[in-house]
Amino acid sequence: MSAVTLSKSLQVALLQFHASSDKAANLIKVTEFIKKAVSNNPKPQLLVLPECFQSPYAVDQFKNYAEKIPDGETTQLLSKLARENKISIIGGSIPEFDELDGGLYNTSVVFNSFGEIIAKHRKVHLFDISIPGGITFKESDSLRPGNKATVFEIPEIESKFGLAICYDIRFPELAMIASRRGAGIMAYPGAFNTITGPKFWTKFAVARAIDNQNYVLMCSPARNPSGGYQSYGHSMVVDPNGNVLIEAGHDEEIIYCELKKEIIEEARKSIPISIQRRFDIYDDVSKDPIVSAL
Ligand SMILES: NC(=O)CC(=O)C(=O)O
Repeated sequence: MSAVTLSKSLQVALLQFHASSDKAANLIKVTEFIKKAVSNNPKPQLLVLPECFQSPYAVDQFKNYAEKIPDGETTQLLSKLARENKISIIGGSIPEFDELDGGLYNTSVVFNSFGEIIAKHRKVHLFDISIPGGITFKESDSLRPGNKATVFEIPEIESKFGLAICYDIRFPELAMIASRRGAGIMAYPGAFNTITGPKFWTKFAVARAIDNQNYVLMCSPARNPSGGYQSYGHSMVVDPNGNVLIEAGHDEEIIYCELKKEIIEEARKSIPISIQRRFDIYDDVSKDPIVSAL
């Protein structure tokens, strides 16, 4: 396992706001939220945006808001805002149109403080669920899944991250891959809803934090009573021991937090699960067949 890469201390801000059906207004809103976040004292070094911050979270709408990356206006705007404000940004997610394969993806783009794209994650696990009396959602009706785990480093802030989107958090493998490649922080732009959020959001954030002893950043859209899909909100930062350090409500809000390298090191040193793993016993678990899904 590689040593954790995290600067001694890192200031982050999670920007919780909701999108409307007006894309131009959504881009104005993200600009305003970023300006507000960077004026905080202390100034954050990294901003995290929510899943689907420039479009409604609706499978029949994604195509109307989809953009090419990096040429699309949202990616160009975030690049400019990162450069002008000298700040790294994990850009939530937007519907991406890939002109090579004609597919749509739910994609997060990461910018360094020079406005350069340094990573891109396409949601790997699509949100296809049906809870009787609750919610039915089928992202695969319009989206295609990504096909890789995403781990990246931002040299200016000396930190390595894993990145995944929303439903991806239910699959622990992506976070484990990131952690074993030296990431000390796992970021999840995510839009759980008012059915699954209260049941699962905090539990998954805590689980992914303690099973890899890393920080977890969860950035949700705010709830929008006049919108369709009702996001849970409750953006939060969880530390490597599973403590929720800060949590938003469900309205628009920015939360700030300091992450400390020593907390990760202490957690991993005192309970060294990462080096106690028995891959000799379960290294082929992914090849085991599922006997029955029911
Ligand atoms: N929206 C998602 O991708 C996931 C979600 O809401 C859930 O897992 O619950």
